Amino acid sequence: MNVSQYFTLAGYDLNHPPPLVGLLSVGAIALTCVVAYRLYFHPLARVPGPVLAALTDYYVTYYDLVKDGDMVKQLERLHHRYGPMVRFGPNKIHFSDPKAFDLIYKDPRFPKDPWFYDAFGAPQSLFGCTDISIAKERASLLRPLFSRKKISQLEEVIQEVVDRFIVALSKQSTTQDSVNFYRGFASITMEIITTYCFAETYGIVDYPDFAHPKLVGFQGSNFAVFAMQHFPLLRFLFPKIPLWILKPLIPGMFGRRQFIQALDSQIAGILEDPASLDRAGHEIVYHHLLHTKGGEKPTRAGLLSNAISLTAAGTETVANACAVATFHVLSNKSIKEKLSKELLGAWPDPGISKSLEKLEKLPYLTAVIKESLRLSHGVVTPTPRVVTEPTIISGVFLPPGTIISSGQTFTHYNPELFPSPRQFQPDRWLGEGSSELDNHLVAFSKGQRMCIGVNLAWAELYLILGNMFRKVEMELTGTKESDLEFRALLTPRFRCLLRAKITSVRGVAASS
Ligand code: HEM
Repeated sequence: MNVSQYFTLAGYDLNHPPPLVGLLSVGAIALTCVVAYRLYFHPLARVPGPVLAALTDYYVTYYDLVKDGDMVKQLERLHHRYGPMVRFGPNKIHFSDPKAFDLIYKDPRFPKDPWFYDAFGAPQSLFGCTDISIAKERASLLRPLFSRKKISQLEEVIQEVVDRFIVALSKQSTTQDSVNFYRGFASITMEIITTYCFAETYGIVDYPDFAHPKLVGFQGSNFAVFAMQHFPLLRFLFPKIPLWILKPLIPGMFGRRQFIQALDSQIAGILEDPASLDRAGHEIVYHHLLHTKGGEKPTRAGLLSNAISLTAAGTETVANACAVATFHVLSNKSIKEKLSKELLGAWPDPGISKSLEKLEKLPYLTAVIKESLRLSHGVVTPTPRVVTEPTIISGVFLPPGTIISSGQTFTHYNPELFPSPRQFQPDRWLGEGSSELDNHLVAFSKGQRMCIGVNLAWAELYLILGNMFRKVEMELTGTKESDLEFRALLTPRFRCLLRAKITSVRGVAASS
């Protein structure tokens, strides 16, 4: 019996198929064609990787959302199985080889992938901009505020927040059995960013238990961004959902909105009366963003977009590096002793501030910071770039439209560059030839789209960690190395809190 006889017997008139059957048949044929194309005829068909990933981008959705930020771990498993180049989506290739990292991120022909970056809802900011020439223009406006020279001039702004952080730790040591350092570090880094960039101090560092609503709201939002990436319809629905529905679903939503409103009302005030900038107390981002020579005109939405993304980019990243440093220094006696000895020698009286310039000259503190940046990675989700013209990487032809990436964790965990890569070993940055390793510390990425806040971040790390390890004696309370396992939601989100008990604080006036 042939197929048409079968359908006739089953009661179907093939000359007049019911609409549903027709639709289903067309769907099935289209699906078969897509499957066959992606598996056998796609230009990337020969790149190794799981069949399911070659068929659908929902492979990544599953690991990002259902497995709760597990895609980086899954990429590790895939590279272990398939080698240094893996196809992990129909048109997505990930490379584990550190040489590919340089090729991808230093080459201006590979712009940021809009599918990934648009979900952050900040296309008018530098971070969210996917056009290379517009990004260059935006970066040139912001760069002067983040130069090494400007940071030295504004060092006091950072030091003042650090001093308040030490006082807050001292106060918490008398009221709490242990301090939540995960939120503590995010409090100080958020306060530094808002003070440095906008001359706005919200008292985040001084808030009880480091649980300021503006911070809590800001920290909880990356999962929602990833949901919007995978289901773009949510980008339109999300802003329309009333607050009373979102509030129980997204803890801290209210604080986040409050924070954004505070930034927005400052911007509205400055746009209405630009002369008010003279009263800011020090140079801030709006001195630069408002005074464009040609190019894009500043808008309220554009300024807000930059303000939000600067805060987001500068809060979690620096805080994570501080958390990694604190965990490893406190859990390793010999590292703690070496660091304490160096700080004590260079800084006999903790009651007098130590300048950034002097802290930068301390080799062991520098090595601790480098190792903390290496193991906190900066960004852990591989940041995607688009191939815009036919290209060959690692011997494989990549057609335009291919999405390429190489996660920072893959360079930082490379055992040939960093033997025993998962171990915290500051000494690896001190031996002969170790300066060559600097090239493989990619926490700030590389190329034109690398971190614009790199100098500010280094200054914060020296001042926060230098002051804290010189002035505060503490011990971990129950935090284990496995607690630093992370969910990859752009930045690493540690699965557990870092808690420590403070036993004494030096160099803080009793009345503070
Ligand atoms: C330890 C601290 C930090 C690390 C490890 C870090 C890391 C990174 C990385 C890896 C990128 C590239 C992301 C991508 O390719 O999409 C980036 C971009 C960026 N970072 Fe940072 N960052 C840090 C601190 C800061 C601070 C303090 C600021 C605030 C000024 C900042 C502002 C930015 C901005 C605006 C971008 C976007 C640049 C562009 O797209 O051209 N970051 N950062």
